[in-house]
Amino acid sequence: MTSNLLKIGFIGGGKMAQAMAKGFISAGLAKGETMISSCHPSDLASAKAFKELGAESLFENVPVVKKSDVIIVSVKPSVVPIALGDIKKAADVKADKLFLSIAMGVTIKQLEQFLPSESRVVRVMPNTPALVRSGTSVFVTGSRATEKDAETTKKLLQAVGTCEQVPEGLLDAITALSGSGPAYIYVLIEALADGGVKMGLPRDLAYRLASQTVLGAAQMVRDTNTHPGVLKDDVTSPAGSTAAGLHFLEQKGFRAAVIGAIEAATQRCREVAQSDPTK
Ligand SMILES: NC(=O)C1=CN([C@@H]2O[C@H](COP(=O)(O)OP(=O)(O)OC[C@H]3O[C@@H](n4cnc5c(N)ncnc54)[C@H](O)[C@@H]3O)[C@@H](O)[C@H]2O)C=CC1
Ligand SMILES: O=C(O)[C@@H]1CCC=N1
Repeated sequence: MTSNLLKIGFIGGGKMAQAMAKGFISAGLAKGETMISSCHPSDLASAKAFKELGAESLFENVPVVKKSDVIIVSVKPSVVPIALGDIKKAADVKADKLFLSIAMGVTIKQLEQFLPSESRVVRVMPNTPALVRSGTSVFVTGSRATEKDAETTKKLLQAVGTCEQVPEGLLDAITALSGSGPAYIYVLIEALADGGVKMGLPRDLAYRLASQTVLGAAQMVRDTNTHPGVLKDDVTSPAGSTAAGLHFLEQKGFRAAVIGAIEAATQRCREVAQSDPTK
Protein backbone atom coordinates (compact mmCIF):
# COMPACT_ATOMS: atom_id res chain seq x y z
CA MET A 1 0.00 0.00 0.00
CA THR A 2 1.45 3.36 -0.98
CA SER A 3 -1.76 5.43 -1.00
CA ASN A 4 -1.49 6.77 2.56
CA LEU A 5 2.23 7.55 2.36
CA LEU A 6 3.15 11.23 2.04
CA LYS A 7 4.44 12.11 -1.41
CA ILE A 8 7.92 13.51 -0.73
CA GLY A 9 9.70 15.73 -3.27
CA PHE A 10 13.36 16.72 -3.23
CA ILE A 11 14.47 19.93 -4.96
CA GLY A 12 18.12 18.95 -5.35
CA GLY A 13 18.90 15.26 -5.37
CA GLY A 14 22.47 15.26 -4.05
CA LYS A 15 24.21 13.58 -1.16
CA MET A 16 21.98 14.76 1.68
CA ALA A 17 18.76 14.22 -0.28
CA GLN A 18 19.84 10.68 -1.16
CA ALA A 19 20.71 9.93 2.50
CA MET A 20 17.25 11.11 3.61
CA ALA A 21 15.44 9.29 0.81
CA LYS A 22 17.18 6.00 1.61
CA GLY A 23 16.50 6.49 5.33
CA PHE A 24 12.78 7.16 4.64
CA ILE A 25 12.56 3.97 2.59
CA SER A 26 14.22 1.82 5.23
CA ALA A 27 11.95 3.38 7.88
CA GLY A 28 8.89 2.37 5.82
CA LEU A 29 7.86 6.01 5.54
CA ALA A 30 8.30 6.14 1.79
CA LYS A 31 8.70 3.92 -1.23
CA GLY A 32 10.64 4.78 -4.35
CA GLU A 33 7.41 5.51 -6.17
CA THR A 34 6.21 7.94 -3.46
CA MET A 35 9.25 10.17 -3.95
CA ILE A 36 10.32 12.50 -6.73
CA SER A 37 13.47 14.58 -7.14
CA SER A 38 14.93 17.26 -9.36
CA CYS A 39 18.56 18.06 -10.01
CA HIS A 40 20.75 20.11 -12.31
CA PRO A 41 20.76 18.75 -15.91
CA SER A 42 24.52 18.13 -15.64
CA ASP A 43 24.08 16.00 -12.52
CA LEU A 44 23.41 12.60 -14.06
CA ALA A 45 24.76 10.80 -10.97
CA SER A 46 22.01 12.21 -8.70
CA ALA A 47 19.34 11.53 -11.32
CA LYS A 48 20.54 7.92 -11.58
CA ALA A 49 20.66 7.50 -7.78
CA PHE A 50 16.99 8.50 -7.41
CA LYS A 51 15.92 6.38 -10.38
CA GLU A 52 17.66 3.40 -8.78
CA LEU A 53 15.49 3.93 -5.69
CA GLY A 54 12.42 3.68 -7.96
CA ALA A 55 11.72 7.43 -7.69
CA GLU A 56 10.92 9.81 -10.51
CA SER A 57 13.89 12.01 -11.30
CA LEU A 58 13.55 15.28 -13.24
CA PHE A 59 15.59 18.29 -14.31
CA GLU A 60 12.76 20.71 -13.47
CA ASN A 61 11.60 21.94 -10.06
CA VAL A 62 7.98 22.94 -10.66
CA PRO A 63 6.65 19.39 -11.32
CA VAL A 64 8.30 18.24 -8.06
CA VAL A 65 6.20 20.77 -6.15
CA LYS A 66 3.04 19.90 -8.07
CA LYS A 67 3.38 16.19 -7.38
CA SER A 68 4.44 16.34 -3.68
CA ASP A 69 2.82 16.86 -0.28
CA VAL A 70 6.12 17.81 1.38
CA ILE A 71 9.04 19.34 -0.51
CA ILE A 72 12.58 19.06 0.83
CA VAL A 73 14.74 21.92 -0.45
CA SER A 74 18.15 20.30 -0.70
CA VAL A 75 20.19 22.46 -3.06
CA LYS A 76 23.32 24.44 -2.15
CA PRO A 77 22.57 27.73 -0.33
CA SER A 78 23.52 29.83 -3.39
CA VAL A 79 21.07 27.83 -5.54
CA VAL A 80 18.11 28.23 -3.13
CA PRO A 81 16.91 31.59 -4.58
CA ILE A 82 17.13 30.22 -8.14
CA ALA A 83 15.30 26.96 -7.38
CA LEU A 84 12.60 28.60 -5.25
CA GLY A 85 12.36 31.41 -7.82
CA ASP A 86 11.31 28.78 -10.39
CA ILE A 87 8.34 27.96 -8.14
CA LYS A 88 7.39 31.56 -7.42
CA LYS A 89 7.48 32.41 -11.14
CA ALA A 90 5.31 29.47 -12.21
CA ALA A 91 1.75 30.70 -12.73
CA ASP A 92 0.13 27.27 -12.53
CA VAL A 93 1.59 25.87 -9.32
CA LYS A 94 -0.35 25.58 -6.06
CA ALA A 95 2.45 26.08 -3.53
CA ASP A 96 0.29 25.92 -0.38
CA LYS A 97 2.50 23.06 0.79
CA LEU A 98 5.08 22.29 3.44
CA PHE A 99 8.66 23.12 2.39
CA LEU A 100 11.47 21.74 4.56
CA SER A 101 14.71 23.54 3.74
CA ILE A 102 17.94 21.86 4.79
CA ALA A 103 20.19 24.54 3.24
CA MET A 104 22.98 25.73 5.49
CA GLY A 105 22.75 29.41 6.49
CA VAL A 106 19.53 30.25 4.59
CA THR A 107 17.18 31.83 7.12
CA ILE A 108 13.44 31.35 7.54
CA LYS A 109 12.95 35.00 6.56
CA GLN A 110 14.87 34.51 3.30
CA LEU A 111 13.05 31.23 2.53
CA GLU A 112 9.65 32.88 3.07
CA GLN A 113 10.66 35.71 0.73
CA PHE A 114 11.78 33.33 -2.03
CA LEU A 115 8.61 31.17 -1.90
CA PRO A 116 5.02 32.07 -2.82
CA SER A 117 3.17 33.67 0.09
CA GLU A 118 0.95 30.63 0.67
CA SER A 119 3.88 28.24 1.21
CA ARG A 120 4.64 26.94 4.72
CA VAL A 121 8.30 26.75 5.67
CA VAL A 122 10.27 24.70 8.18
CA ARG A 123 14.07 24.98 8.37
CA VAL A 124 15.80 21.70 9.20
CA MET A 125 19.43 20.77 9.83
CA PRO A 126 19.88 17.01 9.35
CA ASN A 127 23.03 14.96 8.88
CA THR A 128 24.02 12.11 6.57
CA PRO A 129 23.68 9.26 9.12
CA ALA A 130 19.95 9.63 8.36
CA LEU A 131 20.81 7.06 5.67
CA VAL A 132 21.25 4.39 8.37
CA ARG A 133 18.48 5.89 10.54
CA SER A 134 21.01 7.28 13.03
CA GLY A 135 20.66 10.88 11.94
CA THR A 136 20.67 13.96 14.15
CA SER A 137 18.19 16.66 13.13
CA VAL A 138 16.81 19.88 14.49
CA PHE A 139 14.11 22.14 13.09
CA VAL A 140 12.71 25.66 13.30
CA THR A 141 9.19 26.52 12.18
CA GLY A 142 8.46 29.48 9.91
CA SER A 143 5.76 32.10 10.44
CA ARG A 144 3.10 30.25 8.43
CA ALA A 145 3.92 26.69 9.54
CA THR A 146 1.25 25.01 11.64
CA GLU A 147 1.37 22.61 14.62
CA LYS A 148 0.57 19.85 12.14
CA ASP A 149 3.60 20.88 10.02
CA ALA A 150 5.82 20.61 13.11
CA GLU A 151 4.34 17.14 13.76
CA THR A 152 4.92 16.08 10.14
CA THR A 153 8.53 17.32 10.31
CA LYS A 154 9.14 15.38 13.54
CA LYS A 155 7.52 12.25 12.13
CA LEU A 156 9.74 12.31 9.06
CA LEU A 157 12.99 13.07 10.87
CA GLN A 158 12.43 10.89 13.91
CA ALA A 159 11.98 7.97 11.53
CA VAL A 160 15.61 8.45 10.48
CA GLY A 161 17.15 9.42 13.83
CA THR A 162 16.63 12.05 16.52
CA CYS A 163 14.85 15.35 15.96
CA GLU A 164 14.24 18.33 18.21
CA GLN A 165 12.79 21.80 17.80
CA VAL A 166 15.20 24.68 18.50
CA PRO A 167 15.29 28.48 18.25
CA GLU A 168 16.66 29.71 14.91
CA GLY A 169 19.53 31.55 16.63
CA LEU A 170 21.18 28.19 17.41
CA LEU A 171 21.10 26.84 13.86
CA ASP A 172 24.53 28.00 12.68
CA ALA A 173 26.30 26.42 15.65
CA ILE A 174 24.17 23.27 15.24
CA THR A 175 25.09 23.11 11.55
CA ALA A 176 28.75 23.31 12.59
CA LEU A 177 28.38 20.62 15.25
CA SER A 178 25.92 17.97 14.07
CA GLY A 179 25.43 18.93 10.40
CA SER A 180 29.14 18.91 9.61
CA GLY A 181 30.10 16.69 12.57
CA PRO A 182 30.06 13.33 10.76
CA ALA A 183 32.92 14.61 8.55
CA TYR A 184 35.10 15.32 11.58
CA ILE A 185 34.35 11.87 12.99
CA TYR A 186 35.23 10.19 9.68
CA VAL A 187 38.59 11.96 9.77
CA LEU A 188 39.05 10.74 13.34
CA ILE A 189 38.16 7.17 12.32
CA GLU A 190 40.64 7.34 9.43
CA ALA A 191 43.32 8.71 11.75
CA LEU A 192 42.67 6.02 14.40
CA ALA A 193 42.93 3.34 11.74
CA ASP A 194 46.06 4.92 10.20
CA GLY A 195 47.65 4.88 13.64
CA GLY A 196 46.71 1.24 14.09
CA VAL A 197 48.12 0.37 10.68
CA LYS A 198 51.33 2.26 11.50
CA MET A 199 51.65 0.07 14.57
CA GLY A 200 51.09 -3.12 12.60
CA LEU A 201 47.33 -3.77 12.42
CA PRO A 202 45.77 -5.01 9.17
CA ARG A 203 43.80 -2.14 7.52
CA ASP A 204 40.35 -3.82 7.55
CA LEU A 205 40.66 -4.82 11.22
CA ALA A 206 41.80 -1.27 12.07
CA TYR A 207 38.67 0.27 10.41
CA ARG A 208 36.35 -2.21 12.15
CA LEU A 209 37.91 -1.48 15.54
CA ALA A 210 38.00 2.29 15.01
CA SER A 211 34.36 2.60 13.88
CA GLN A 212 33.02 0.29 16.60
CA THR A 213 35.04 2.20 19.22
CA VAL A 214 33.54 5.54 18.12
CA LEU A 215 30.05 3.98 18.10
CA GLY A 216 30.52 2.45 21.57
CA ALA A 217 31.95 5.63 23.10
CA ALA A 218 29.06 7.69 21.65
CA GLN A 219 26.53 5.22 23.08
CA MET A 220 28.21 5.45 26.50
CA VAL A 221 27.81 9.24 26.53
CA ARG A 222 24.23 9.08 25.25
CA ASP A 223 22.95 6.15 27.34
CA THR A 224 24.75 6.27 30.72
CA ASN A 225 24.05 9.92 31.50
CA THR A 226 27.64 10.20 32.73
CA HIS A 227 29.90 13.18 32.00
CA PRO A 228 32.35 12.38 29.17
CA GLY A 229 35.24 13.44 31.44
CA VAL A 230 34.27 10.73 33.96
CA LEU A 231 34.00 8.14 31.18
CA LYS A 232 37.45 9.23 29.94
CA ASP A 233 38.89 8.82 33.45
CA ASP A 234 37.42 5.28 33.61
CA VAL A 235 39.52 4.33 30.57
CA THR A 236 42.72 5.95 31.85
CA SER A 237 44.60 3.51 34.10
CA PRO A 238 47.43 4.93 36.27
CA ALA A 239 50.74 4.91 34.37
CA GLY A 240 48.91 3.21 31.49
CA SER A 241 48.75 3.50 27.75
CA THR A 242 45.70 5.82 27.60
CA ALA A 243 47.37 8.47 29.79
CA ALA A 244 50.34 8.43 27.40
CA GLY A 245 48.03 8.76 24.36
CA LEU A 246 45.96 11.56 25.94
CA HIS A 247 49.10 13.50 26.88
CA PHE A 248 50.21 13.41 23.25
CA LEU A 249 46.78 14.61 22.05
CA GLU A 250 46.81 17.52 24.53
CA GLN A 251 50.36 18.50 23.45
CA LYS A 252 49.18 18.58 19.81
CA GLY A 253 46.22 20.80 20.63
CA PHE A 254 43.54 18.20 19.75
CA ARG A 255 40.80 19.72 21.91
CA ALA A 256 41.59 23.30 20.78
CA ALA A 257 41.57 22.16 17.15
CA VAL A 258 38.09 20.62 17.51
CA ILE A 259 36.72 23.71 19.27
CA GLY A 260 38.28 25.86 16.54
CA ALA A 261 36.67 23.72 13.85
CA ILE A 262 33.19 24.27 15.31
CA GLU A 263 33.89 28.00 15.56
CA ALA A 264 35.14 28.19 11.94
CA ALA A 265 32.18 26.21 10.60
CA THR A 266 29.70 28.38 12.56
CA GLN A 267 31.38 31.48 11.16
CA ARG A 268 31.01 30.14 7.62
CA CYS A 269 27.27 29.57 8.18
CA ARG A 270 26.97 33.15 9.46
CA GLU A 271 28.73 34.47 6.34
CA VAL A 272 26.22 32.62 4.14
CA ALA A 273 23.27 33.85 6.24
CA GLN A 274 24.48 37.45 6.01
CA SER A 275 25.18 37.36 2.28
CA ASP A 276 22.31 38.22 -0.02
CA PRO A 277 21.88 35.03 -2.07
CA THR A 278 19.97 36.94 -4.74
CA LYS A 279 23.12 38.93 -5.64
N1 LIG B 1 25.83 16.95 2.82
C1 LIG B 1 25.49 17.07 4.10
O1 LIG B 1 25.98 16.34 4.99
C2 LIG B 1 24.48 18.10 4.51
C3 LIG B 1 24.01 19.04 3.61
N2 LIG B 1 23.08 19.97 4.01
C4 LIG B 1 22.57 20.94 3.04
O2 LIG B 1 21.98 20.23 1.98
C5 LIG B 1 22.10 20.98 0.77
C6 LIG B 1 22.65 20.06 -0.32
O3 LIG B 1 23.92 19.63 0.09
P1 LIG B 1 24.57 18.33 -0.58
O4 LIG B 1 23.53 17.27 -0.73
O5 LIG B 1 25.80 18.07 0.20
O6 LIG B 1 24.98 18.92 -2.00
P2 LIG B 1 25.05 18.19 -3.42
O7 LIG B 1 25.94 19.07 -4.23
O8 LIG B 1 25.39 16.75 -3.24
O9 LIG B 1 23.55 18.29 -3.96
C7 LIG B 1 23.02 19.45 -4.53
C8 LIG B 1 21.96 19.05 -5.53
O10 LIG B 1 21.33 20.20 -6.06
C9 LIG B 1 21.11 19.98 -7.46
N3 LIG B 1 20.89 21.27 -8.14
C10 LIG B 1 21.78 22.19 -8.54
N4 LIG B 1 21.16 23.22 -9.14
C11 LIG B 1 19.83 22.94 -9.10
C12 LIG B 1 18.66 23.63 -9.51
N5 LIG B 1 18.71 24.83 -10.09
N6 LIG B 1 17.46 23.02 -9.30
C13 LIG B 1 17.37 21.82 -8.69
N7 LIG B 1 18.44 21.14 -8.27
C14 LIG B 1 19.65 21.69 -8.46
C15 LIG B 1 22.35 19.25 -7.90
O11 LIG B 1 22.17 18.63 -9.16
C16 LIG B 1 22.51 18.26 -6.74
O12 LIG B 1 21.71 17.12 -6.95
C17 LIG B 1 23.01 22.18 1.07
O13 LIG B 1 22.23 23.33 1.18
C18 LIG B 1 23.65 21.82 2.41
O14 LIG B 1 23.89 22.95 3.19
C19 LIG B 1 22.57 19.99 5.26
C20 LIG B 1 23.00 19.08 6.19
C21 LIG B 1 24.01 18.10 5.91
O1 LIG C 1 29.27 21.47 4.40
C1 LIG C 1 28.16 22.01 4.35
O2 LIG C 1 28.04 23.21 4.04
C2 LIG C 1 26.93 21.21 4.66
C3 LIG C 1 26.17 21.76 5.84
C4 LIG C 1 26.35 20.78 6.94
C5 LIG C 1 27.02 19.66 6.30
N1 LIG C 1 27.27 19.88 5.06
